Amino acid sequence: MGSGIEYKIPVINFSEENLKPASDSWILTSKQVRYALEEYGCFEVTYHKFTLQLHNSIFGATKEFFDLPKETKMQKTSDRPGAFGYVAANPAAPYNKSTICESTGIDDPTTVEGAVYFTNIMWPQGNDSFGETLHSFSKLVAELYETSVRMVFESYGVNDQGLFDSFKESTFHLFRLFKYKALQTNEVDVLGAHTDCGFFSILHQNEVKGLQIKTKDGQWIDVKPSPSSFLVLAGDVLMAWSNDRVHSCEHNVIMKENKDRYSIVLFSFIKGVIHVPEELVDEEHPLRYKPIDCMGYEVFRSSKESRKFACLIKDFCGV
Ligand SMILES: O=C(O)CCC(=O)C(=O)O
Ligand SMILES: [Fe+2]
Repeated sequence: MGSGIEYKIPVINFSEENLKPASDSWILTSKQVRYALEEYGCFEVTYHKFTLQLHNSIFGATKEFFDLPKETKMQKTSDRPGAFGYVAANPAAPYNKSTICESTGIDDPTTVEGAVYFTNIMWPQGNDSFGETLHSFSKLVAELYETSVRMVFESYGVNDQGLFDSFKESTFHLFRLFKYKALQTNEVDVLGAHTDCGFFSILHQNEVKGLQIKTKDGQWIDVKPSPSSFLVLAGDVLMAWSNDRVHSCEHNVIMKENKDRYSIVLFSFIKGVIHVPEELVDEEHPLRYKPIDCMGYEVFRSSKESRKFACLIKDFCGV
């Protein structure tokens, strides 16, 4: 049932002007980021460096990958917990999520080595245009990530450069490419409502609808795909780091359209242990989390069978 409130995910513009550090527009944009995260657990962001050409070429590359034979795609394996390897769709399964969704992890294509490594597994004879597109796109998304983190730190008055630098250095990224095959029947709940583990996930999608997010008062709203914007979602680690000021964003994919949906998601991981900054603890906000072992949390969550769980960060490191 609707609450009568019309929800619209805030759209924030990371323009050249707004990204000038310490300028008034930087401070204002940081406040918008904080407000959006506290109210929605997410925001939509446009970035002046992101072009329609790069949008088209990254989805061209994504399609090129998924069009490879299954045996080739299965070469991408991983022994890490979480979703780092290739997961095939299973057309023989009863018509449900595993019938229509396939995906692959790509470890840190923000580095040339990461992009080349993945490309060479898929195309041993080489595929420069795939590798270059993947690298340029992921570098740009990683910039969005870093800027969003800096804005969150500053908007909460956490200005210790050392803390920010060590946070940055211990972060690594996993990209995941998804293909949701066009529907042949009624709608399918593909992923199950869930939150993501990390600090932020950043998502870009093609024109096919399906992604939904849950608002604070429990309503599910559709995210309208846009070729020029990304969705930045707060994950469980941000919720803990912020001492519950930000709530991780519950989301899901419900396929309704008879068209293939593609999405690309940057997941962020932090090596080691992070703490709720002292600036975020006061009488009104007593400390709610012990030190957060982020990779330990990833393992903890992966050990749970279903993705349809409530946020588990409080079970893992709540005070
Ligand atoms: O494909 C999407 O748009 C969302 C994927 C997702 O939420 C996830 O894998 O955690
Ligand atoms: Fe997710």
